[in-house]
Amino acid sequence: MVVLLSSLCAAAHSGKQEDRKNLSHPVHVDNCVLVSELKQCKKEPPAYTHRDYSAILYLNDDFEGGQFIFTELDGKTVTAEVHPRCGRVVGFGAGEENPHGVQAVTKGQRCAVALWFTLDPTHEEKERIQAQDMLNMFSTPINKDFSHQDSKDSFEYGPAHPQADQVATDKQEKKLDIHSDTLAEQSANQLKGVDGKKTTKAAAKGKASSKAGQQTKATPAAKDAKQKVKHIDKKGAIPAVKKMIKGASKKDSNSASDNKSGKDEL
Ligand SMILES: O=C(O)CCC(=O)C(=O)O
Ligand SMILES: [Fe+2]
Repeated sequence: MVVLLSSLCAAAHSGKQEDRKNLSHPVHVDNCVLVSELKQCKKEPPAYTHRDYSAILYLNDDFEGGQFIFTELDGKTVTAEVHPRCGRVVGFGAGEENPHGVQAVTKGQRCAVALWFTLDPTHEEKERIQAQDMLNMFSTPINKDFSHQDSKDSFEYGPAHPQADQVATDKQEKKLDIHSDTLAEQSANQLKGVDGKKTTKAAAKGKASSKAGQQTKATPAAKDAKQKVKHIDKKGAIPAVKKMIKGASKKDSNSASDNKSGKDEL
């Protein structure tokens, strides 16, 4: 199961709040396009149709308003309400059984991390390619060389010992899906042929490694540094990438993406 995530903060709008009836995040469904007038949800693009489960982790509670609500498919009839608390998690199926939204934040700033889980195996490979792209995009010549040489391990919870391979493979199931939308698109394109057909995993891997092979050669200084880099615990690649992503996606997001036009799934 792959995890896709997005962090979001919504601040109170300035001005008179008492009259504010609008939602901080309109009622939507996470994996289909809600047409509330028809009480239907269309599981087709631009929705993130691959999402199977959703979870929201609340990061603070020093704000007013911002209740999380579940509704009927009409998008109006509220069936349940969750008051965000720091550390509280709400989890639910990502489908049409769970239209939901966020009521207006009337004071302060409300922050949460949205997590989506997919059972779609194509995302395993897609996320790996995205991660490699991200490493390539942000890497310095030194760790570029590192990512080239160790491209297989660079974005995995790499085993310290070969016999730990199986354990690592199991751990990969839990790897973070860094689903930056721009990169998601790029990776999707990498996985699809020009005609939109999906390539095989092997083909995708070939593409990824040939891409890695196009990287510039390391300078002698970089090679020297590589010796040091070799001693770095490869797990370090994960926090480093997270940091990079954080920097790269410093956009304030008032609403998380229920479809690809509101792109902010990481
Ligand atoms: O912030 C929340 O409580 C819900 C966010 C949400 O539904 C989403 O990001 O899809
Ligand atoms: Fe949602």
